[in-house]
Amino acid sequence: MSARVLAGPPAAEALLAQTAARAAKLAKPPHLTILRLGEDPASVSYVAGKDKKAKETGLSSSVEVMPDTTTQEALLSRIAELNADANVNGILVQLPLPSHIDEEKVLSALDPDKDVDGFHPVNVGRLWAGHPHLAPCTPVGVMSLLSHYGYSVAGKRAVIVGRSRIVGRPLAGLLLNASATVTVAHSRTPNLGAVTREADFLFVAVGKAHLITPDMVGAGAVVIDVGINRLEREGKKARLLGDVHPDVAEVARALTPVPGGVGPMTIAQLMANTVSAAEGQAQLRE
Ligand SMILES: Nc1nc2c(c(=O)[nH]1)N[C@@H](CN(C=O)c1ccc(C(=O)N[C@@H](CCC(=O)O)C(=O)O)cc1)CN2
Repeated sequence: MSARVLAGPPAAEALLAQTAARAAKLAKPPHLTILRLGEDPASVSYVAGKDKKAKETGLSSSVEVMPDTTTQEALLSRIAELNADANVNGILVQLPLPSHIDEEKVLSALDPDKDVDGFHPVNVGRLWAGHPHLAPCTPVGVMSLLSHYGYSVAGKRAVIVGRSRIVGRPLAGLLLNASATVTVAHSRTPNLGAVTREADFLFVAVGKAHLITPDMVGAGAVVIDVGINRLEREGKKARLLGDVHPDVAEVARALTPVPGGVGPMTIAQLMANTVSAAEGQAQLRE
């Protein structure tokens, strides 16, 4: 038997339609400013996708490109200006940043109420206190994808492989808030297969192509593959591989594809977060 395919695009379209309707109720279109440093090809492509999707959803957006030699001081000073600009509702700094920049300092400099990525310590605290306002786009997108396909994690065993700021850690908080029993495994976890086989819901976000093989998955598990690994091929377009081996479809109940699974949810959720930021700011003004 082959697993049900949990495709991202229909779930992303549904979320974008709801988001466009919320945006249309605001006094003016919410504005998102995206800061990109340097020309990393993946970042160029993700930022262009975010800008395009914002406009298609009835939001206003702008992209500011700074050279990869930009000093931390200059970046912080631009963030301070955007924090103070009442016309800007959401600010996003595309990651990764060049190695001379302290990511922690930069993310902590954002106004938490404009931090549409949900990486500021105040937003991390809100999530772990059980009342998130702006939470990271990929894990919130994962939760929306599950709910789009009718899955509830309440009372279920959820195993996350990976403890990154962008996915693993915030996903653990969201799953706990949704009443799952959560285990976070990582590179130092011994006998990973014994841990992952226990999962009713298995989430994998480590950036290692095909790390999870069929013997590591319990029969009937729902498997969410958050990995995007680029396999460069001479003279051809790079092939994208997930962290989960495709043969896992033979044991799992449901599986997200790569590409076309979680990826589109990240961008759709960013639009929803931008609208949430604008709604929150409007409430503060009332
Ligand atoms: N500030 C942030 N930086 C980064 C984030 C983030 O959430 N905030 N996440 C990732 C990259 N990312 C968005 O920025 C992202 C990754 C993947 C996709 C996506 O749609 N993937 C497609 C495949 C696209 C391709 O061909 O490469 C898919 O999986 O189907 C969207 C956004 C790191 N940086």
